[in-house]
Order: sequence, then C-alpha cells, then structure tokens
Amino acid sequence: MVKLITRLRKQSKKLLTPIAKALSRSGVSPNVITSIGLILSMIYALVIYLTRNPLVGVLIIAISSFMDALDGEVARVLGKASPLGAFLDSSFDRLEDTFFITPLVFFDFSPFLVSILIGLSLTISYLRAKAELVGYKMEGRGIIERGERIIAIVIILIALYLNKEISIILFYVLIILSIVTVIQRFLAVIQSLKDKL
Ligand SMILES: CC(C)CCC[C@@H](C)CCC[C@@H](C)CCC[C@@H](C)CCOC[C@@H](COP(=O)(O)O[C@@H]1[C@H](O)[C@H](OP(=O)(O)O)[C@@H](O)[C@H](O)[C@H]1O)OCC[C@H](C)CCC[C@H](C)CCC[C@H](C)CCCC(C)C
Ligand SMILES: Nc1ccn([C@@H]2O[C@H](COP(=O)(O)O)[C@@H](O)[C@H]2O)c(=O)n1
Ligand SMILES: [Mg+2]
Ligand SMILES: [Mg+2]
Repeated sequence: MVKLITRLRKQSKKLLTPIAKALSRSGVSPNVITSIGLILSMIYALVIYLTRNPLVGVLIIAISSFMDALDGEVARVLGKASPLGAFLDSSFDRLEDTFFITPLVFFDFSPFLVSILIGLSLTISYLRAKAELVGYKMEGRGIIERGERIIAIVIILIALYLNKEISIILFYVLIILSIVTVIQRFLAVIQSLKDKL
C-alpha cells in the first residue's frame, strides 16, 4: 500500500513547486520559512489557550504544515539544500509536534495521556534519527509517521467541533497507533542490526 503521505508528497509537488519558484525569486531563505513554521506552531498553542477554537487551530496547523513542506521545496529550487537546513527542519518538527499536541489539554483530554502522546511522538522520530546513525533508512516505516500524526490532530480538532465523543475515540486510536509505530520501528532496527551480527 502506498502510504498516504507518499501520495500526498507527490501530489503536493504540483502545488508546492510553483510557489517555491515564486518565493525563490523573492530571495526568501528556506530557513526563514522553516522558522515561520515553528513560530506558527507556538501561535497555535497560544490561540488554543486563549480561544479554545479548534477550527482556527486547524487553519494555523495547515499553514504551519504548509511551511514545513514548502521549506524543503524552496531549498531544492534554489539549490541550497543544506545540512543546517535539514537539522533545523527536523529539530523544529519536534518542537512543532510538542506545540501541536500539548494544547489538547485545553479541550479536557487527560493531561497524563497527552503527555504520553507527546513522548510517543518524540520517540517515533528519535528512533528514526538513531536508526539513520546506524545506516538504517527509516523513512516510511511505521503506521503513524509525522504527516499522519498532524492529519490525525487536525481531524481530532474538527471532531471536537462536531462531536466530542468521536474526538475522544480518535485520541485513543492515535495513542494506540503511536505505540504500534514505536514497536514497529524498534523491531525493524533490531532485526536489521541482528542480521548484521
Ligand atoms: C474530517 C476530514 C474530512 C478532514 C481532513 C483534514 C485533513 C485530511 C487535511 C489536513 C491537511 C493539513 C492541515 C495537514 C497536512 C499535514 C502533513 C501532510 C504535512 C506535514 O508535513 C509532514 C512532513 C513529514 O515531515 P518531514 O518529512 O518534513 O520531516 C521528517 C519528520 O519530521 C520525521 O518525523 P517522523 O519520523 O515521521 O515522526 C523525522 O524523523 C525526520 O527527521 C524529518 O525530516 O511530510 C511532508 C509531506 C508532504 C510534502 C506534505 C504535503 C503537505 C501539504 C502541501 C500541506 C497542505 C496543508 C494545507 C492543506 C494547505 C492549506 C494552507 C492554507 C494557506 C490554509
Ligand atoms: N530550511 C531548510 C528546510 C529543508 N531543507 C532541505 O529539505 C529537506 C526537507 O524537505 P521537506 O520537503 O521535508 O521540507 C531537508 O532534509 C533539507 O535537505 C533545507 O535545506 N533547508
Ligand atoms: Mg520541511
Ligand atoms: Mg519540518
């Protein structure tokens, strides 16, 4: 099965490339776009704290995610893809994940479970980073990668607006799928390293 995000990544090129080309002519730095994505995630957390409005939250997450997808495209169009940019993009993703998940406590989701979800989210990405250090390509591994997590949060926010009970079920499903992904990634690397023994 071709993962949703892989299809989305291919589809999004049609949207992203022309915008990236236009932006590259304006001289904007990819790192500035990456930073805007992070700032928007902080604004998201503040807006949810102040307004408890899930739909405004969806819009902010969408724009922040758009920046997250756009920054790499601008870097590639400019021929300026850099290790620094890759470091910023991935590191800021961790902070963005934290700012996207934490405000769920303002919608009365269990602070304990929200904390667990943040930990799982960061562990999923940490496992990929450590796996890549031992030469294991983790991209695409695991049922809930970052794109799916962000889409899941967006859907939970929309469900909060429509039906609170559904949003709670989706929250538990996201936690369970995140646990599965951690296990999948652990087992994938352990299996790969065992084969190298
Ligand atoms: C109820 C339903 C009908 C409603 C459905 C609503 C949703 C389906 C629509 C939501 C869309 C949007 C709000 C959410 C898009 C989220 C997501 C697809 C974009 C997030 O990017 C994810 C990114 C993955 O991260 P990346 O590869 O950059 O970084 C890696 C990642 O952090 C790894 O983490 P992990 O291991 O996976 O946990 C790290 O390990 C790596 O180190 C790190 O490198 O992937 C990008 C994929 C695509 C390029 C995404 C395309 C995005 C779209 C273009 C975004 C469009 C958003 C809006 C629709 C645009 C509208 C904006 C407008 C101005 C409001
Ligand atoms: N400020 C940046 C951001 C990204 N990059 C490069 O793009 C890759 C990420 O691409 P996405 O489509 O997932 O955003 C990243 O690994 C870098 O190679 C950059 O150079 N500078
Ligand atoms: Mg990016
Ligand atoms: Mg990013």
